[in-house]
This record gives sequence, C-alpha cells and structure tokens, in this order.
Amino acid sequence: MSQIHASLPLLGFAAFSGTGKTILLEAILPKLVARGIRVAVIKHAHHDFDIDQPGKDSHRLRKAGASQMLISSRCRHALVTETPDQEATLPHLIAQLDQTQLDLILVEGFKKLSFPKIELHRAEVGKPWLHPTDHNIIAVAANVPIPASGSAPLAEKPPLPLLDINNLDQITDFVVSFIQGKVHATQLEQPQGLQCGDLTPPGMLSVAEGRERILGHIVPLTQSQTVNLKTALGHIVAHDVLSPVNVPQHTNSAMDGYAIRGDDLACASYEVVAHVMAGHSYDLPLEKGQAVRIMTGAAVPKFADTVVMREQAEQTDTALDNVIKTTVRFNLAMASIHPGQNVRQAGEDLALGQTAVAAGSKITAPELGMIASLGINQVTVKKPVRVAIFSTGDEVQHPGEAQQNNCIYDANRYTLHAMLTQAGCEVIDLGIIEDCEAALEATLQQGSEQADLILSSGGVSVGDADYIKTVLDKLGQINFWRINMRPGRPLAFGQINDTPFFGLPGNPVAVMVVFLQFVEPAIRKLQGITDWQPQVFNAIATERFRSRPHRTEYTRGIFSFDANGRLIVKSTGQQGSGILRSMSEANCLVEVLPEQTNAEIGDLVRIIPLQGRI
Ligand SMILES: Nc1nc2c(c(=O)[nH]1)N[C@H]1C(S)=C(S)[C@@H](COP(=O)(O)OP(=O)(O)OC[C@H]3O[C@@H](n4cnc5c(N)ncnc54)[C@H](O)[C@@H]3O)O[C@H]1N2
Ligand code: MOO
Repeated sequence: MSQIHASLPLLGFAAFSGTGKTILLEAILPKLVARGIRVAVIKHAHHDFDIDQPGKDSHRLRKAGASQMLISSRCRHALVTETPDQEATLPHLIAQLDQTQLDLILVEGFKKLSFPKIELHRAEVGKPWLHPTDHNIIAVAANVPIPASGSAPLAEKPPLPLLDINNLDQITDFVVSFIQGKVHATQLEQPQGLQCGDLTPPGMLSVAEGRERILGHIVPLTQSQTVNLKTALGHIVAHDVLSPVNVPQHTNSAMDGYAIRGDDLACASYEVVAHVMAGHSYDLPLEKGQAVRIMTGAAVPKFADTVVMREQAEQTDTALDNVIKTTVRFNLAMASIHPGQNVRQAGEDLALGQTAVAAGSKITAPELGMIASLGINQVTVKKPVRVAIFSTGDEVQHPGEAQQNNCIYDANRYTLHAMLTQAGCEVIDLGIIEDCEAALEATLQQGSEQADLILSSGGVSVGDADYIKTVLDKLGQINFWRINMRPGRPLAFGQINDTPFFGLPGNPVAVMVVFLQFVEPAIRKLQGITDWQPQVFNAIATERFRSRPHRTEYTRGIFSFDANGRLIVKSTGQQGSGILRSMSEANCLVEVLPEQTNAEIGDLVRIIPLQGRI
C-alpha cells in the first residue's frame, strides 16, 4: 500500500471500536483550536450512512435524483455526493478540503491505509495491539504499558512514544509537535533499495547553474541573408525593420457610415455632400452642418473626425428646383455620439520611422503581415543555425534495417531532427557513429567544420565516458557534468575547434528534456534572441509528483482546465527515461523545483507547455 500524502500534516487515530476514538477526538479538538490550529476531520463511516434527514428539502431533492447536493446557509455549507459505484479514496477526499484554511487534517478510520497514525488502546476492550502489524503508527496512546512482545517486529527501530490515553493535554502536545515537524514518522514505510538518482554525489550542478555556464560560452551568430518575405517565415530578423510609412496612411473610417465634425454634434440633420469609397477621398474641408457618406477604410475629409454608423442613420433625398438634396439624421436614442468615435488615426498602428519588428524577433504570421503592410517584400534574416547531429553506440541501428539481437533502433536522431527543425535550424545528419575512436574523431572534425553547433547522444554516463572523453579531450575543451535533474543527469558540454558541443545522454526522454532545458536556450542565443524564456504556468497538481530535495524533476504531464476553470495537471503515467511514449502523450513538463520536495495533491506546480517546441 503506497503512502498517502497531503501538503498539510495528516494524522490518523486508529483503534478498534469501543476504544473511544470519537470521544477522544471530541475532547482534544477544543484544545487544538484553543492553540490557534485550524483542523479538518475526515471520518470514515459504515457503508450506507446518511447525513441528511428524511423529509428535509435537501434529502427530497437528492432522492429525486440529484447526484450532488450542495446546501448552504450563512453559517455553513455541506456537499453530499452520491457514490453508488465506488467509495471515494482518501486522497480524493483530502483534495476536497480547502487546504488554504487549515493547519492539520485528522483522520478517523481508514485504518488499513498508509499514513501517520496514533494507535488508541484500552486494555478493557480486549483487542490486540495494532502497531506490530501497522508500520504507520507513530505513537501509542494507551492505559497500559506496551508489552515487549507487542513491539518485537520493530525492535531495530526506536521505541514508539507511549502516551497516556487519559491525559488529553499530553496527547494534544504530541499532535502539536507533529504539526511542527518535531515528531518524525520514523516508522513509516521506506522505499525498498536505492533507485536511479538516489545518490547525490558532490559536484553536481543545478539546472540553472548548468544553463548559465552553457550560455556563458555561446556567442550569437552574425551571418545574415536577405530573402523574399514568404521565405522569411520562421526566421529571425537580423536588423530592426523600420516603418517607411504611416500605417494607416491616412486617418480613416472604422465603420460604414457618415463622417461629421466632432465640434458639430448638435445639428438635427446634416447635408450629405459626398459619397467616399475605400481608396478614394473627398478633398474639400468638411463644413459645419455637412456630412460625407463613407465606407470602412476610406480617408476622412479634413476636419471630419467622427463617424456615425449607418445603422443609426436615416438618409433622405429631397428634390428642390430640380436639384436633389441629400440629408441625414441620426437616431440618438440608439446610441449617443462622441467626438472622435469610429475613426482610425493615421500612423496609429505604426508611425513613420517606428520599429515594426525588432532585430532578434521570430517572424510568425503577424510579423509577416505587418512587414507586408509597410510595402516591404524582402527582409534580412539571420542565417539558420546549422546543427550537426549524430548518435553513438554499437547497439544503435537505423530504422528500416532488420533488427539485430540486443540492438535498438535510433530514436534520438529523429527527435533531435524534429526539435531542431521546429526551432528553425538547418540539420546536418552525421548518422550513427560506431564505438571507435577514429570514427568519432573524424565525425567531430567534420561537424566542427560544417556546423555552428554539434549534438551527440549516448555515451556520456560513466560507462563509456573514458573512450569518448579521450577523443573529446584531444579535439577540444569538454566538461562532463552531472546535473541534479531527472531525467537527463549526465551531460557533456564544451567546444570542438570553437564550435559548441553537447553530449546528450542516450536515454530518449533524457535527450528531449536536456534539449528543452539546455540546447534550445543555446540555439536561441546563437540566433541572437536575447533573454529567451520558455512559457511557464502554474497548475494545481491532481496527483503527487515525486522529487528529491535539491533535484529538479521533470515529469511528463497533461494539463487541462477542470469544471471550475482551474488549470490542473496530471502525469502521463510511467516515467522511465526510456519511455518515449510519455513524451508523446504529454502536453507539458511538470517542473518540481529543487527547493520543493515532492508536490502533493492540491499544490501549485510549474508546468512548461510543449506545444510548438517538440
Ligand atoms: N553507473 C551509472 N550508470 C548510469 C548512470 C549513472 O549515473 N551511473 N546514469 C544513467 C542515466 S540517468 C542515463 S540518462 C544514462 C545515460 O547514459 P549514456 O549517455 O552513456 O547513454 P548510453 O549508455 O549510450 O544509452 C543509454 C540508453 O539509451 C539508449 N540509447 C542510446 N542511444 C540511443 C538512440 N540513438 N536512440 C534510442 N535509444 C538510445 C541505450 O540503448 C541505452 O538504453 O546512463 C544511466 N546509467
Ligand atoms: O535519468 Mo537519466 O538522466 O535520463 O536515465
């Protein structure tokens, strides 16, 4: 049974019936409250309990079919949820509590689940002790000493604190010490054996330190090329694009309607002196009492600064001495008229000489449209970063080949190819390099001559390090780091003939996570994008995300909005760093920071959306 955790201290009282659990809880609750502790109680009951009274409105509505009944008054509210198919789990019940308003969760019952508990024991009830078989018991409150045989299975552990079941102040003191973290659940289930990453050798770098060191060695590339506008999509602008014109060119109408003067709003009707279509103009200054009928986008005449929508206007043609006079009146009951309404000012989008797209920006749809709107059809962009990639390992095979015994197909060159293409890079694929010094040396030489950045995968953990290290030491300045993160702990970084080199770990998920955390920031700097930051949000954890202190843990996650519009996140399930499916099912990485040890249900966690990056 896995341990149940909550962000708040969670403490149970375990006893056989007849021991007086509820009486004891009822007696210590006022003592806890008197010490300023805000307590929630979760109580287990027999299978068909009903909190509602037959005949009450809430009961009638529930019996009529409401699967949830929320009843509220000024003093309290209660939610009754029918669970005909399956009883709610304790973690689910904990998640229902408003943990921002609490300091402690007390649990009565749920005896068989794993979480810290105080055992209550009265000799006269005549039942056996619980702690010999329940390793989650952290103290015993009894009216007799604990018999030596009762604690025998835990003999190697410190003896359990023994409290007097009739001494309420002593029990209260113990609960307060538990909340304050002074009592540790020394008896609780410990993980069996060491797991990958449990050892934290000295000399590890944090994610932030690793990234800082890498970026310190990256110099933005300067080569640029002038390309046709459509070809520039996805590229990085090399120089500021300045507006050679005002956008819009003239002050113009934002609506189909009538342009009038803002200092002439009191007329009952206006003489319509012209009809102006988009692309045309009325070149005389507008006099008081006059209006021009105008289409959206058409320039407003001099002095006309206000447009009234056509829906609000009534136009009348009157024949006078064989001349047709057109007038318009406005329905002010529909909407009042404000000076300056429905007019777009010349240069309000971009003024002459203003920076339209700054150097270092990526050209996406709006930038493409904006540059076009300036009348510019060519743009100078940074040359794409050329990235050489190769895989290492005699066990790695090309997809399409017949699978050999004990071999795996190369996934890493494909994920890297995709992420690099997504980041706007030109990929130079150097293939799979056999485990041989000469081949590796030749490949690295080739990469450093042809590319701005070299990425390899595999062979950077302790197993192969010596052989690769010899070649890397010969050709350049490479550091073999261990980053305090999971996945992606081993990482090599340095220069081969001045070309930055990343030796990524071989595990396929580690490759992707390390790419996102270290390689993409380096590429953005090479591209000349200053202070590139990935998108990060906070979401509510709907399950426990494990992490060790000081380590950054990247769990593949799925974020969504719950029925109350809150951003929530769950994991994709199994998280092995060879399970590429976990990346495919994820829409984010859940980042549990070094200062956070585990994230519990209901905690806020950082999520890094993956859309557009993988
Ligand atoms: N004694 C230790 N062993 C390992 C440690 C450690 O600290 N001490 N770290 C583990 C971690 S964490 C990782 S990550 C890996 C990284 O190892 P390498 O970078 O040396 O990678 P390989 O051993 O070559 O491969 C690891 C794994 O990935 C598979 N692989 C390799 N290349 C590809 C590819 N192109 N496509 C798909 N899969 C690939 C390879 O077959 C292995 O299964 O080391 C741990 N060990
Ligand atoms: O956790 Mo490793 O760094 O990916 O297997």
